Amino acid sequence: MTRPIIVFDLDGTLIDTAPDLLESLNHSLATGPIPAVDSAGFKRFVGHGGRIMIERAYREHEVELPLDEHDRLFDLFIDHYNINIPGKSRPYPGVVAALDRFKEAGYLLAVCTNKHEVPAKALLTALGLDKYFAAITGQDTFAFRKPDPRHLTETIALAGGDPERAVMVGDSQTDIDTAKAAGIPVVADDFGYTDRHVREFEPTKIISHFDELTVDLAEQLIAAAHGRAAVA
Ligand SMILES: O=C(O)COP(=O)(O)O
Ligand SMILES: [Mg+2]
Repeated sequence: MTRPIIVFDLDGTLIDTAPDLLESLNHSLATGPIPAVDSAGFKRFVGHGGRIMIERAYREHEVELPLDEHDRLFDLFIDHYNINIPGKSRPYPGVVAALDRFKEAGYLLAVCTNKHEVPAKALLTALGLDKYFAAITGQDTFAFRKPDPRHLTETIALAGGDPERAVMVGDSQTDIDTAKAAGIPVVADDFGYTDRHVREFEPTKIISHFDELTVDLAEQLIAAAHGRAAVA
């Protein structure tokens, strides 16, 4: 039988990247007319990658953003971000132990992020975590990205997993909508990047620490999603 798989979002789920994303965003915005973004603004703008973060900041100030200017700002953002990897970004408490437990239990592990694939892989490599994952996909890996459910299902396929034996873990409405559209149970962490509480998006389960993400929980969620009793 195919091994079960657990798929993680990256920013705000496995890794606390906010200080670096915010610094790179403000490095870029400082060259244009709108003011710097604070951490509350960051939580409103993040979730769909750097380009959308810049676009949302401009929209909030009702300042027009022509395509060439958008390109220029994004290049500044991404260059600054890439050069500084891993910066201050670190895994959340309990992440490494959780990855070890799922690996030991025979799970495949994967990452499905709306970061671009290159910085996502570079960040995980810099933190020594890339070795855990059978697939790491970003917003530019396929022709679609979260919340399109195919970003998740194609990540599972790339990792050699089965969507019927899969769980997603994420921090945002984007992740929850993606997993639901794919018919995959979704665990939401409540310490990530969203300006509304994750409970409003009705994930299958909410955790406040990675210690709560047990193999038993994943088994139960997979079994419940497909109308079977969990094997004890
Ligand atoms: O960088 C973003 O905007 C979102 O990244 P994530 O999908 O890993 O949360
Ligand atoms: Mg996230």
